[in-house]
Amino acid sequence: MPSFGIIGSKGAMGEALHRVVDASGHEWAGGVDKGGDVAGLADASDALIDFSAPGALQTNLHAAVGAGIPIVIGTTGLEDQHHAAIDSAARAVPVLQTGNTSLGVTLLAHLVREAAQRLGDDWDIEIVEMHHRRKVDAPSGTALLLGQAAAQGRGIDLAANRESGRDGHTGARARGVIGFAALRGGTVAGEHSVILAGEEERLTLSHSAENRAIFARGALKAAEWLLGRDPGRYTMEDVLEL
Ligand SMILES: NC(=O)C1=CN([C@@H]2O[C@H](COP(=O)(O)OP(=O)(O)OC[C@H]3O[C@@H](n4cnc5c(N)ncnc54)[C@H](OP(=O)(O)O)[C@@H]3O)[C@@H](O)[C@H]2O)C=CC1
Ligand SMILES: O=C(O)C1=N[C@H](C(=O)O)C[C@H](O)C1
Repeated sequence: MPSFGIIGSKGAMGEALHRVVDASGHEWAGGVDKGGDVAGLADASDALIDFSAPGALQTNLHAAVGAGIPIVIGTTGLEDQHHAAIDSAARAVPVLQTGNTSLGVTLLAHLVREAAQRLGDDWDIEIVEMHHRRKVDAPSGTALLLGQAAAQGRGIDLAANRESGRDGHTGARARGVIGFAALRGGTVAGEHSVILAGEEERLTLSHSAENRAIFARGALKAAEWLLGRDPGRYTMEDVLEL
């Protein structure tokens, strides 16, 4: 049975992973949090699962490459330099990075790509998400993943067509942009809606996370899937063969 190391092991996702692994009969190599020995954990693990913070990413990738093992990155709030570091590590080991490890959101992204492709850019795309009050990044990694899927469907670059956090006299909505709105409060595990608004009709594609166990199960499945793969950068759509 392979054993996995968790980075961010005492956080909300770390705890969810512990519960899922205990129930599944898998083994833990151990876990680390801020200031922990990630390289030591990597040496004792068959793969790493990272749900921590963007500031930890470089150290985590370095540990996976040093030990020659795969890594699943679920941490969100990543910026361009983080994605460049992931691309670089993926030349040496298998890396899967995703804003959402759940089956439902992975399928949702697939559907959003198709809807955006089939409906012209006179259908405005807006992405609304809500999360618990502790969340520190916005838009959520999932919202960005869904925006990326919509942009791929439309054949446009998300960064050049993204509009977030409207406030004040914003002017009319520009044709073709993808809008993002983030709500925060309470203990919401994760709500995402992609609204395609056309002339006198609206299509809404939504996902509700009822429990973090869905992310933990997906992360575990991804880590297992990465074992024995060639170095490269993979997605949950690869794991689920969508
Ligand atoms: N991709 C997905 O499907 C999902 C992604 N996430 C993402 O996962 C991340 C964690 O979420 P959540 O568990 O709710 O957050 P928490 O704040 O509950 O937990 C974060 C954990 O990471 C640890 N940590 C912080 N900095 C470092 C570091 N430099 N090195 C090692 N560990 C560190 C913290 O330790 P300490 O307390 O000591 O600072 C804490 O234990 C977020 O980015 C979130 O958006 C969450 C759910 C699903
Ligand atoms: O921070 C969270 O909790 C979550 N983060 C991920 C995100 O940013 O989309 C995934 C999930 O929605 C929960």
